[in-house]
Amino acid sequence: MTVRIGMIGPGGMGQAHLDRIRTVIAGAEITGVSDIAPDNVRTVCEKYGVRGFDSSAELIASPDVDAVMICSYGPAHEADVIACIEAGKPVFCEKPLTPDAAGSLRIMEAEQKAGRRLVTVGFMRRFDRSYSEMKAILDSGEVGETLVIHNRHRNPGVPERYTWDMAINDTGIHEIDTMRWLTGEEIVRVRVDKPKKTTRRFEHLQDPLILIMETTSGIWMDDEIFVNNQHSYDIQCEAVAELGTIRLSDQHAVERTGVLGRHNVLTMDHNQRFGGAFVTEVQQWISAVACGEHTGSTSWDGYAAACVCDAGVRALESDTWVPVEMIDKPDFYA
Ligand SMILES: NC(=O)c1ccc[n+]([C@@H]2O[C@H](COP(=O)([O-])OP(=O)(O)OC[C@H]3O[C@@H](n4cnc5c(N)ncnc54)[C@H](O)[C@@H]3O)[C@@H](O)[C@H]2O)c1
Ligand SMILES: O[C@H]1[C@H](O)[C@@H](O)[C@H](O)[C@@H](O)[C@H]1O
Repeated sequence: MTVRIGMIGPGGMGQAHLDRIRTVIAGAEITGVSDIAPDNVRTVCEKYGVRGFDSSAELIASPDVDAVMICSYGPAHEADVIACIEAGKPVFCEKPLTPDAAGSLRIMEAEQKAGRRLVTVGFMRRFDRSYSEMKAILDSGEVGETLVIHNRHRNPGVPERYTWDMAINDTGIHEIDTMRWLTGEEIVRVRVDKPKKTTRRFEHLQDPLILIMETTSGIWMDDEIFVNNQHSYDIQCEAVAELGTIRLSDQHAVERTGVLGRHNVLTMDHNQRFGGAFVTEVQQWISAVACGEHTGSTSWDGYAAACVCDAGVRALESDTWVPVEMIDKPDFYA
């Protein structure tokens, strides 16, 4: 079966997914797109030779769309995810599922009412080879208990529409999800430390900031989030365990030696750094949809990450630890 995809919000991320579906992903085709910006719909339809829908409602209802990918801004996700659930169509939603926990809770309620898992959240780092190897080593027990994890999440820059809370609920959410997945534990409290700010930022941003998180068993984790470093998309992770330290290695396998010395090339964005992970993530989702199955991160994962984000945003406005408030996990997501 070829899965016919409708995409909502084909901007930077969406078009990168469209390119993957067109070139390397098997078993899917793009039926059409919709976007709040009509100019973008025209441009994308011309570029990809697909149909343009006037609204997300029209796209979701179309009999020519089997499954939906949502790549619009975080605050716009909830309404369209719920519409997909109500239409009984599998939906892949880019992170964050919703920027706050209340929205994700409403999604979980709608999904449980529908009686089957329809939502997959785009937490692509779970599909990255180096993170997966790290997880396999930690899970094997060879290095004993994990005690501390250090993270670095650096971007060359962000657009002006990037609001102050996005450092947590759009950027830090990657580490929040990855840390839950890597440790198999929930995050119970968070704090935000606020170092000296770079001058090369929009005035409304605390940049960089350090998000500190603690898990149920007491694993202590930090995340330096610096979204205007001016040079590269630089993702680092180091887990300190009782009998060893496991660290993501350099991003590029190739090292170049020349008159300027020995160096490797840094990645500039998420597509370069996590290109392989995106392909695996989307391919697994398409293959599962074709068999009527669910795969990948669930609405619960989106919700749990959003609960930590809510606490993180509150911590950003204060100077203290903020507890993470979360409902018990429904059996539906066990
Ligand atoms: N996994 C990753 O590493 C990663 C990387 C980049 C972006 N993202 C996520 O992808 C999503 C899109 O980010 P982007 O960088 O592509 O942004 P973008 O601005 O390039 O594209 C977003 C598109 O959505 C459209 N849009 C906005 N609101 C809409 C609405 N209500 N209905 C329909 N269309 C709407 C915009 O017009 C735009 O075309 C975000 O959720 C972001 O967090 C994930
Ligand atoms: O939406 C993007 C995306 O998730 C990137 O992977 C992250 O590095 C950026 O900080 C974020 O704004």
